[in-house]
Order: sequence, then structure tokens, then C-alpha cells
Amino acid sequence: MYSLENGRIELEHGSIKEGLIAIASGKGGVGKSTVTVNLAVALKALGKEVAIIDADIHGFSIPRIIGLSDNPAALSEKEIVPPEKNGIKVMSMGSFVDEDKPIIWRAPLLLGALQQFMEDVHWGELDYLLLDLPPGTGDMALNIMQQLPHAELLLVTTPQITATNVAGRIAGAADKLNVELIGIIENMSYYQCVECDHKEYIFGSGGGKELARKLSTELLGELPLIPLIREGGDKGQPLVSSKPDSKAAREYLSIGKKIIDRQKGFDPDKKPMSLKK
Ligand SMILES: Nc1ncnc2c1ncn2[C@@H]1O[C@H](COP(=O)(O)OP(=O)(O)OP(=O)(O)O)[C@@H](O)[C@H]1O
Repeated sequence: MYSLENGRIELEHGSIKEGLIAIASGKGGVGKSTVTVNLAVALKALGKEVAIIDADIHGFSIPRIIGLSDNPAALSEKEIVPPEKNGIKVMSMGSFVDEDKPIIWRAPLLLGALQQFMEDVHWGELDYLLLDLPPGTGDMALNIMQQLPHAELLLVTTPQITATNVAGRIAGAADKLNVELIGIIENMSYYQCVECDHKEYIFGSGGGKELARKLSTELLGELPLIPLIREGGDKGQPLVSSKPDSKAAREYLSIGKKIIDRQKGFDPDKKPMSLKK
């Protein structure tokens, strides 16, 4: 599917220098796709070349959140040019897998689509490739991690105890697959009143911190629950690009910096697998 040379991932039509990051959550609706897009925009603002693969089989929402309307272009059967928005290349498996099909029929197609994306897409020279995983500890998320042994895991959770418990489970499964955990992003940490700035901890507090402690990893940031983030996602104008000076955008930039600062090469002893097409 890819090879490793001089500490970077070499693809058929490009390379990844700094990170192949799988973004996961224990359950749906915690804001994983919203976080993926805003983090990508933050990394781009910090000077990195970034691309996203939308592999969330339960709803391919990345194109909507980033505001992408273009489709990939096929140069030939084995060469695909990805569409771009805000300088970020995006490939959504939704363009290749019929969204009306029940999930059990979509799932097997996804691994084939993932291999095709890694091999046939003109990614160019990337610093980061972010992968929006299906939520939960289902086979899909684990299968994808198994295919991409150099992917590292970034967990998104809300502070709620039920969310952090299931998020912990996916981290445990990743650990068994020898996938490294980068850290935890707590989303919807608190609601901040636009009138008086008062913070309300709607889903409780401290869940992300506690999970990070349990998993011996870092809590990379705590993002507020604010209408601006939801509106940005609905309009296809991610907050980090439309309101870069907002407190939430600055939190995303701080998370992006932490990810960049921890940069280390890809482990040459891990071997990628190829699937039969
Ligand atoms: N911090 C936030 N503040 C306000 N709204 C948010 C925030 N994060 C996400 N949302 C909103 O919550 C909803 C769910 O977000 P999103 O689709 O990103 O979740 P998800 O975890 O990817 O869900 P799934 O995996 O089930 O598709 C969306 O309407 C999104 O705009």
C-alpha cells in the first residue's frame, strides 16, 4: 500500500512526512469530523501541507463541514486527482461507496477504497494525512488501523463519563494493534454564554483529563460547545478559517502546535499490509 523511506511514508503519487493520524471516538456525535476539519485547517495555518480521508462509514460529513463541492477527477483508472478546499486535499469514501447501502454492505468496500486512496490518489508532498475513522470500536475502525500500522491515534471525546469510557475502549484496542496514541481532544467541554462569558459544564467536567491520566497520554486541548462551531460546520466554513482570532480557533492552533512539536519519524520496523483488490 505504501513504503517507508528515510523516515517518511512514500505513496505511489506523493509522500507523508510528519504524521498519518487516525481520528477516532468511542461513539458518534461527539464532534470527531468537526474536530478533524478544524484541526486540518489549524495545521495548514501553521504552515503544513494537509489532506483528509473521510472514512466515517456512518455518515461522510467531511465535504460538507469543509465546504467542498468539487468531486475527485479521474485521470485514468489508477490516477485520481483529489479536490481541494482551503488548500486541503480531501477524499471522501462517500464518493466511492453508495451511502444508501446498508452499513454491512458498505463496510467491505471501504477497505478496498482505502487501499485505492493510498495508491491511486495524487496526494503530492504532504506533512499530515488525517483520517476520519468511523466512530466506536467496531471492526471498521480496527481494520483500518490494522491496514495502516504507521497511523497514530487521536481520540476525541466529550467530558461525559459514558463517552470517555467507550473512548478508553478504542484506545485499548489500538494498543493491542500496537498503534500509538497521540493524545486526547475533549470537545464540547463547556458551553460559554455569548452575552456574559459564563461557562456552563453541560456534560460534566474533567472526563478528558481523567481519560488521559488513565491512558498515560496527553490531554491536547479542551474545546468549547458554541453555536459558532456548529454554524461553521453547517455552512462549510470551519471556525478556524472563518474566525481565526476566536478563543476556540486559538485552542485548535495550540493543539496543532502540540502535534507538530511531538514530530518523530515513522517506525521502519512496522510493515504496511496490502489487500487484494
Ligand atoms: N464544539 C462544538 N460546538 C458546537 N457544536 C459542535 C461542536 N462540535 C461538533 N458540533 C456539532 O455537533 C454535531 C456532530 O458533530 P460531528 O458530525 O463532527 O460529530 P461526529 O463525532 O463526527 O459524528 P459521527 O461520527 O456520528 O458522524 C454537528 O452538528 C456539529 O456541528
